[in-house]
Amino acid sequence: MMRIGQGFDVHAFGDGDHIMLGGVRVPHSQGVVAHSDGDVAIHALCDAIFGALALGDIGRHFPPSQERWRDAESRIFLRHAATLMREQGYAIGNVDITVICELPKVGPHAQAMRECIAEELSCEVDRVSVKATTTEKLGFTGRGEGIAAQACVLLVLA
Ligand SMILES: Nc1ccn([C@@H]2O[C@H](COP(=O)(O)O)[C@@H](O)[C@H]2O)c(=O)n1
Ligand SMILES: C[C@@]1(CO)OP(=O)(O)OP(=O)(O)OC[C@H]1O
Repeated sequence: MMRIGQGFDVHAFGDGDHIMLGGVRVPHSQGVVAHSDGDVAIHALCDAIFGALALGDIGRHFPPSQERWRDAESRIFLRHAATLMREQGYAIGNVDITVICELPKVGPHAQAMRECIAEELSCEVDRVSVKATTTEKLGFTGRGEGIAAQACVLLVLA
């Protein structure tokens, strides 16, 4: 049997000089406003995995009300999602992530993001896709107010 999941996340830009994307530090003229490190790609992917397993969402597993997750590295959220996936007898079929922002340019960092995500999921890099798009200057991403990501995952029996 296979299970499919999708996730979506948004964070506003704020003070700072970099953002975390797919576990990779990406230089930018701003940071993001978040309880954790605000990695939208990983948050969307965690929600996709939790969704595929019907285990709720990232806020249920890592409540923003808990101080222990302040400034947390989102990689640890993904590591936990992968552990739950394995406990239920599943492995990654494939992952497809789209990051939505005008800037920063994601393309130059996509390979490093794929490698980081594959490492946390214990899967081959060619099972992980990272893409990016602008919204042609439209909407909150178009105005440079924030960044969004969506993720799809297919889980297969291990
Ligand atoms: N933050 C981004 C946005 C886009 N890209 C790359 O540019 C291509 C064209 O984007 P459009 O929104 O104009 O279609 C897109 O396919 C990505 O390859 C990017 O790297 N980072
Ligand atoms: C990741 C968590 C951790 O407390 O907080 P944020 O970094 O604010 O990110 P969000 O995408 O709002 O997900 C909710 C939380 O689980």
